[in-house]
Amino acid sequence: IEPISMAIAVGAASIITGYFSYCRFAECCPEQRPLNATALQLALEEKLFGQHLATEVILKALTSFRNNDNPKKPLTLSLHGWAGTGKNFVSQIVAEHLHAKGLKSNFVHLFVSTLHFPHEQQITLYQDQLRKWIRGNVSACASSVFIFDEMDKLHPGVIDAIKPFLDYYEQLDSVSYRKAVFIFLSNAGGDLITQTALGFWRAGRKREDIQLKDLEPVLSVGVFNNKHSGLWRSGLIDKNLIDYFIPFLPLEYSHVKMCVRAEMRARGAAVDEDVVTRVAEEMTFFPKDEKIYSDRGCKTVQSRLDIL
Ligand SMILES: Nc1ncnc2c1ncn2[C@@H]1O[C@H](COP(=O)(O)OP(=O)(O)OP(=O)(O)O)[C@@H](O)[C@H]1O
Repeated sequence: IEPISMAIAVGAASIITGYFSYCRFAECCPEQRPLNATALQLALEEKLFGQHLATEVILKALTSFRNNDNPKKPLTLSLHGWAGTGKNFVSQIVAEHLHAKGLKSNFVHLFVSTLHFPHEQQITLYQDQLRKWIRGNVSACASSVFIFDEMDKLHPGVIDAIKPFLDYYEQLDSVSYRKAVFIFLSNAGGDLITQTALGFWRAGRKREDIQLKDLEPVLSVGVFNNKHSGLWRSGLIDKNLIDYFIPFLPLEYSHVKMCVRAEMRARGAAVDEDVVTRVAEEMTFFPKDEKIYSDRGCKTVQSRLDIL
């Protein structure tokens, strides 16, 4: 081999080696990292209780998005449901499967409405900040993940600032947003989901028979018409820029028990069924007559376990 080719080969090899050893210590943006769909499926099936629709849709949506080398738009998921049903929990699982450090990754960004966008008078400022923040982060890492929690507390119109980023543009000001993932979390639509779940229960039908088509259209229309959804009359819905509306069903007594057991195992304790029952019985259930669904889902399980 002639000396110049040799030098180029050695140089290239050391750049590649340097890059990989650098990425062992610092976090690198995983442009081409494929999604381990089997691991994601396992995590959802093992850890997320009572949410057959969310499990199925999230798995399908992420797998097809990540298997596509040339998506036409970023992936946008809107998660809806009662408090404590697993929306933040699932976002954490998804984040961990897209970026190894999960919510702690430099490429996963969590916005909380009441913390980051509290004042109604500053909507224009928030919109500017949001656009700059997203543009900067997607420029640094195309596969960035943005999670917007408490969408129902977001002032109407704020989110429309990012509409162009969610659209089918190849590039905007030299930045492509097509590989990014946007996840919206909201309690809005929780009542509609409960009504449907209750309808199935009262008709003696299985919870698992509820299909996405029973809920998704109701949800998108309900959220669009709800002034307190963060997506009220939003161009994101109008222009079909939200890929999936994902319903989180209200959790039943048996699911609360599963959460207690999971929490005990996570603490390294043996599962004590007496304690599991005591914690589950401390929770309150609705509707008033039937008492089927936990009104806080699994949210207070950890603190109740602490005081037993
Ligand atoms: N479906 C579920 N399966 C397993 N664990 C769950 C589920 N739902 C909730 N949990 C447990 O309860 C905790 C609180 O739930 P989470 O924060 O995901 O609720 P949320 O739906 O985001 O509620 P909110 O709308 O009030 O923000 C989770 O960290 C998890 O431990």
